[in-house]
Amino acid sequence: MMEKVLEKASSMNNQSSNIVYNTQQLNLWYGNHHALKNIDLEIKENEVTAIIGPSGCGKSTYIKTLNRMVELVPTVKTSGKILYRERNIFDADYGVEELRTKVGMVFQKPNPFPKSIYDNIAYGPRIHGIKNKKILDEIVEKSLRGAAIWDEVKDRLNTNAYSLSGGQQQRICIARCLAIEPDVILMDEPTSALDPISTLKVEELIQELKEDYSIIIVTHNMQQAARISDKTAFFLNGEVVEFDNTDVIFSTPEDKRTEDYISGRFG
Ligand SMILES: Nc1ncnc2c1ncn2[C@@H]1O[C@H](COP(=O)(O)OP(=O)(O)OP(=O)(O)O)[C@@H](O)[C@H]1O
Repeated sequence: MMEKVLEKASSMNNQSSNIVYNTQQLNLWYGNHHALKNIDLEIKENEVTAIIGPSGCGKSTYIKTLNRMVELVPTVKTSGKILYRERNIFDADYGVEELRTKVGMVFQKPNPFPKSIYDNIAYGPRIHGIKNKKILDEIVEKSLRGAAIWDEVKDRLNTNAYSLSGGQQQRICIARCLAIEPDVILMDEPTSALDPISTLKVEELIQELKEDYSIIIVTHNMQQAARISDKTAFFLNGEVVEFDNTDVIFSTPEDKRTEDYISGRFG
């Protein structure tokens, strides 16, 4: 009997702890422009969550709020809460550096540093004080393997990352992100600058990475959202119109606006 009670308590604990981000009544303004309106979203761990919606609806703003990068814009004001692992990231004593070691980001255009492949990956760990060559070698290999690019670059780790193709550069950026052992990976249209074969490789990689990480991806490509995500949030004019399992959003959405968008009637 006691065992059953403990089992139930443990499963309830797991239920709350598998929520990575809990966004509650989030509003964001750029000056007078109200860009995010009353956003409520729960992001679960080891899932891929896709953010879709027409241009200018607030997708990038939302994911840049999750790592507080949006604060780099001086006119930004926010209200509401974003709980990351149950702590409000807007709390005065919440260290943004601490958040950024847990939450990595991959951008639309691959942005490796103008350094060797090795130094790109070792950059974050070195900043965190790791100097031992053997440990750095291990991190570099593990991260490049994790980003499914080790075999392509293992014989030229000292060449400049700029010498790689766009698709390879993007996987280097993903490896750079993995090297800091994040909990969450934010991706802002990570394949929009890539050719179809590189896109497929990155999509396959995202599917593998969700075993170990929680991934939030902004995409314009609805087929991509349907292929790779578990949950999809449809944004429109700064609001979340609908958030559900991806198969529901793409087969039987509740809101007429979601249906119109996914069937290509606007956007
Ligand atoms: N730095 C900024 N200063 C002022 N307004 C901004 C800023 N960045 C974004 N906006 C405005 O906020 C709104 C949301 O922009 P955001 O980039 O989040 O949209 P999006 O859905 O990601 O668009 P896209 O799909 O075109 O990238 C838009 O109206 C945009 O013009």
